[in-house]
Amino acid sequence: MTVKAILTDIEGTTSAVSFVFDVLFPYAREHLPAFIHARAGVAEVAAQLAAVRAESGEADADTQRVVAILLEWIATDRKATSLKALQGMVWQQGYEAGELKGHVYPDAVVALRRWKAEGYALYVYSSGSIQAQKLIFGCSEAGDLTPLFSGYFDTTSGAKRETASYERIASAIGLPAGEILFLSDVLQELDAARAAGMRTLGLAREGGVLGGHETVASFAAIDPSVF
Ligand SMILES: CSCCC(=O)C(=O)COP(=O)(O)O
Ligand SMILES: [Mg+2]
Repeated sequence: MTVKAILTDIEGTTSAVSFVFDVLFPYAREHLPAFIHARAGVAEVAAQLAAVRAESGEADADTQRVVAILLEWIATDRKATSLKALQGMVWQQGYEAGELKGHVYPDAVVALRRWKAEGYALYVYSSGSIQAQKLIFGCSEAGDLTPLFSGYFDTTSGAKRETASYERIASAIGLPAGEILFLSDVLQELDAARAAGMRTLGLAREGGVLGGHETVASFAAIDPSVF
């Protein structure tokens, strides 16, 4: 088999866009302000608040202003690494309290388990922080799926629409890019992965085709051995 590893996106690929936009983002919007005001002095939070000030160009923003910037970024779905790190911390509280359960499509659960058993190495690449990725799969409606994965990548490896990010990930996985199959619902991500030499497969849950990439509506239709 040519493909030895499968790298998957989350939102719109393994998991419903509606879970992210209608459950996770509203949860963060509701709980982030109190979380930050209570922990602004804690080192891991303070580091992310400093990163927000740097990225927004508002070096003197007080905590209240930083919270307002973060809420704007949630509203515009900005994939800022600092926002994603803070969201992951807030979501952890929600998962631990039993208020959140990760959504993973049943067809994705079945396929990921089968591919793992067949010997493929499975990896995740999402704009959500690695902590958030481990939570969605670790506290999923199907139970703890984290034993299936060999590694996780987030925007600390680069933005998902940039070719260099996929080159970095292939290097971190330790395989030639051509032996990695990337799954995503976003055309620009598939284009960037292909430009890095990865195999690509589009997921269009509502049907349709993603540009020049082979596209399926369900993980049930994927056979990694044909790539
Ligand atoms: C890891 S679950 C949270 C998803 C998230 O915050 C996000 O921005 C989704 O990005 P993706 O790259 O998975 O489309
Ligand atoms: Mg996606």
